[in-house]
Amino acid sequence: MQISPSILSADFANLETELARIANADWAHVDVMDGHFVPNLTLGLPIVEALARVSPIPLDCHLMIEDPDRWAPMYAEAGGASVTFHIEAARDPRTLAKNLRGLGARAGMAIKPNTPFAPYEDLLPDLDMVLVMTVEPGFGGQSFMADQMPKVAQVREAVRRHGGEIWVQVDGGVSAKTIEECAEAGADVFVAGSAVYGAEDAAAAVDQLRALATAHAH
Ligand SMILES: O=C(CO)[C@@H](O)[C@H](O)COP(=O)(O)O
Repeated sequence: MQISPSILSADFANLETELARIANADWAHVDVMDGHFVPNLTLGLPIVEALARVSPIPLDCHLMIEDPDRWAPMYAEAGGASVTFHIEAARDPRTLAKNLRGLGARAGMAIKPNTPFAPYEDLLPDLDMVLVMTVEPGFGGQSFMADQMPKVAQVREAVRRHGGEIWVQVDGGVSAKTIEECAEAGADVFVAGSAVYGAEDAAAAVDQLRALATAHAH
């Protein structure tokens, strides 16, 4: 059970300090938004390069951008240990995933709430992670979409059939109130922004989330 706090809820004026607050987490989730794929604009390659230099934990880059076939490999080169592209934006997801792995990154595929998983199941051999969005991508602090839990269970079942180590990540509205149902449905990597950075003690929030997820593991 791994926790990946989203820096979207961190203080962008003090990112090095904010990363130090979550040094006990497994990953730092970096939300890259381009203002086109989603109606919000956050950060890009130079910031990811800078974060990779100072982060005590590996970067889990979630690319909410158009043309990931072109851009995603550059995020692997910039220091993203895990790079996740959106299937809705990718032209050739299989080649893209292979390229990411070739650069030494874990390859992730993200799915928006209205996108079904089944048409993309055959991509699993080339993936290290499937991210099931539990909000519409674009902003932190939104309400958790419990209606995505059947999709999490569907992905988990497909991963079980396929074998190998493919993680199932959830992102959006994950908190102490919602993480248990995510874990029960089959998620094993949990992105949490406001639930971690909104807490006075972010490290304690990470530990609490991990403990809750572990207690309710699929
Ligand atoms: O990718 C996104 C939003 O698009 C997420 O990473 C959110 O930033 C998570 O924030 P909370 O919902 O946990 O506040």
